[in-house]
Amino acid sequence: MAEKQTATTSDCDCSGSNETLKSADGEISDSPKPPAQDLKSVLVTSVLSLEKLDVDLYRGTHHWVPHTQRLFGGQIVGQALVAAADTVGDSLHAHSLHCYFVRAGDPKVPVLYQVDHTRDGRSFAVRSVKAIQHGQPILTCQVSFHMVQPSPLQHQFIMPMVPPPEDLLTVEELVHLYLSKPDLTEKAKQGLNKILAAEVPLEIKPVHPPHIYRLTAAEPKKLFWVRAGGLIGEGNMKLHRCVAAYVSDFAFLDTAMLSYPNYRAKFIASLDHAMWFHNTFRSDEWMLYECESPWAGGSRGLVQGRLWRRDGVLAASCSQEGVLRVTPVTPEPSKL
Ligand SMILES: CCCCCC/C=C\CCCCCCCC(=O)SCCNC(=O)CCNC(=O)[C@H](O)C(C)(C)COP(=O)(O)OP(=O)(O)OC[C@H]1O[C@@H](n2cnc3c(N)ncnc32)[C@H](O)[C@@H]1OP(=O)(O)O
Repeated sequence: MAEKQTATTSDCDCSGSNETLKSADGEISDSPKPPAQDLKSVLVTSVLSLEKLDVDLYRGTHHWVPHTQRLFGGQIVGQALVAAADTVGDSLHAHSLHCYFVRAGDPKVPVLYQVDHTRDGRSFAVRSVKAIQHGQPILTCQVSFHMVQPSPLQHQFIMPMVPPPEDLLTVEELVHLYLSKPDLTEKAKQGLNKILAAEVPLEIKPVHPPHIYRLTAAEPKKLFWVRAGGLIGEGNMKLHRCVAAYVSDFAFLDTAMLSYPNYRAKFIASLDHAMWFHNTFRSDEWMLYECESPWAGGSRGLVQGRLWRRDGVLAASCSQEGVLRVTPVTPEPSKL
């Protein structure tokens, strides 16, 4: 075994690479404003800081685990991307990844990441990553990397017009507001307190917060501002993509449930996840996550998402299918 070392893209200062903060039309953007929070993000210090055990072999540990007690898919994808990115040169940047979650991740043990060098070409390189626990794969992931190349072909959708994050409340602030309401059921209070107790390393500001007393069928669409909790810093473009992979699986699949307030999820889990990275961005700055579900059926649902920089540049696109096994609920007057 090679000497153990911390192998994470956080060690790689890509500020010298030829990828700069450019807008979709190629203009250099204003220098990014420093994030409000100045403590290093736990995503850098722990979640996405993998231990290098040997050539192409890494180990990752966990931070926040969802109430389902299976590992958070975004964490596994983010860590797989850290491992893959560590095996390519600094001039190559992930432009897409395609994953299958084949088994539930066990929060009691670390995850091993084994990287296979599928192909190294002149402009592109492809890596296959297997995430392993108890000797079996829990995730398979293909990541394709590309060198920065100019192109006259450039277009993108327009970012939806929404209030800026400064005008909106965080999930925690919303929960405190809901908790201050009279006649909350004990069950609702417990649910809200669980949200407060969860140590999710993200800050989230929903654009249309759910109404606590009124659960109506809505279009399967949602928008929220999101950024890493804590500082990541501007000099590491590779790491920002790994953080975005983490972010992109959070509160994504439940978009497919928004039209069915009379059903609750008995079993919900992402089956696959794909991402395409279009532009540079900072994941410790507010990004707008636009999520929608074009289809649900056969106990599955499809969701699609776009991560926007707040200056309107499309940073990344995501797609995911998940299993949705539901059970009917009887609506209560004061049910969250
Ligand atoms: C806007 C801001 C909002 C803020 C608030 C947001 C709040 C919270 C956000 C939380 C976000 C959490 C996001 C979580 C998303 C994820 O991370 S999901 C985790 C990643 N994905 C996975 O872990 C999936 C891994 N893959 C698998 O586990 C397997 O592939 C599979 C289980 C999907 C495969 O299924 P299957 O082939 O059926 O496996 P089995 O082993 O046979 O069965 C498993 C259990 O399912 C039961 N089952 C099987 N078939 C059926 C059926 N037809 N009907 C009903 N039930 C079925 C089977 O009996 C097993 O049950 P038990 O385990 O035995 O109970």
